[in-house]
Amino acid sequence: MSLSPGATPSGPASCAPAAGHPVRRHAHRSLPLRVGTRGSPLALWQTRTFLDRVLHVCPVLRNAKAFEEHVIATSGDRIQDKRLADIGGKGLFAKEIHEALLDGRIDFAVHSLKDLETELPPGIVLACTMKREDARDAMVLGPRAGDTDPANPYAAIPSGALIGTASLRRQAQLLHARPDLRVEMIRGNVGSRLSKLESGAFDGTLLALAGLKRLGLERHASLVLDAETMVPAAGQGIVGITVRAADLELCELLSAVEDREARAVSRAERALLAALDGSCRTPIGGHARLLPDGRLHLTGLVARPDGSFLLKRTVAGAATEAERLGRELGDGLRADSPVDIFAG
Ligand SMILES: NCc1[nH]cc(CCC(=O)O)c1CC(=O)O
Repeated sequence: MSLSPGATPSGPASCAPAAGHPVRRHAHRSLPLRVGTRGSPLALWQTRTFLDRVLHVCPVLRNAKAFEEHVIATSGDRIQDKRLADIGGKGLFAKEIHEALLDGRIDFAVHSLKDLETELPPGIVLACTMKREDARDAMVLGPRAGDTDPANPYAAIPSGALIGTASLRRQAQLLHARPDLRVEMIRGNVGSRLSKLESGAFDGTLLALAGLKRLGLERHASLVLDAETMVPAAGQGIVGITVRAADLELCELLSAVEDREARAVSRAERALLAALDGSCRTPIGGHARLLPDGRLHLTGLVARPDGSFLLKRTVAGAATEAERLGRELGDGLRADSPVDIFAG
């Protein structure tokens, strides 16, 4: 089976490699292509949606059983009762998947970009970033919730309410705005968090709207917090695909699904995160968007977990300079924050 553009019977240009990539017309490989994924309902939804997109742009793959799903349990999935910050932070959702890729047990892998470390292991590259789903955070409130107020995003949260989240970024921003609230650790997948809320163990929880939407659970969102009120995590709402850097043929194929806007904003957000070089206990937010004039608008945030310090800044510049914008904003935020925030 050749995956090169010339082999596509109906001949759409959609399998064409990104500019600058060499076209290897005689490359052949056997199918199925093995895709690595985590096993949560959200991860499986993202993986299957990505495969559908690939089939859509690459009809040649529709003729065979093109893909084989390999569910890989990661350390992040196995350890459910601790904060990620306490067990080694990021990378824990990807470590075993990277190993499978480097060992050749899978050909590519589908990730939530926000769970992917900024510096990938040598030999692994981000082949493509899919179009971003809504990057905002949502608050899901239990039965004690008050009325919502457009002028005050947090008005519906009852005074002194207990909010469950495992994200220090969400905790810090929430406590900064509402020091009366109490925050407790809650992990687990989206479904199990919602049932804990229904059972009354918490008054509310914060989740990525993207996950709720993908799982058809958006109706549970009591409040959607705009990105200025609650700065999302770098990469939130974006699905990213990793491949072996040496697998040029697959890099080429997958680049057909690349969303340029998602790539530009994720470059800026991930460069910001890398420049801040926070420990996994540092609440950090990063959110970029493309303006209609083609410039890129980037907001970065650093805080203390208890919300007693919070620094948020926004810059704008050429989208072609996404990485530099991210790095400079990150360096500036770091320079103007207390040093102990970044200490291990
Ligand atoms: N850390 C878990 C995780 N990783 C990606 C998402 C949501 C989907 C996305 O951001 O694309 C979630 C759940 C959440 O934060 O509520």
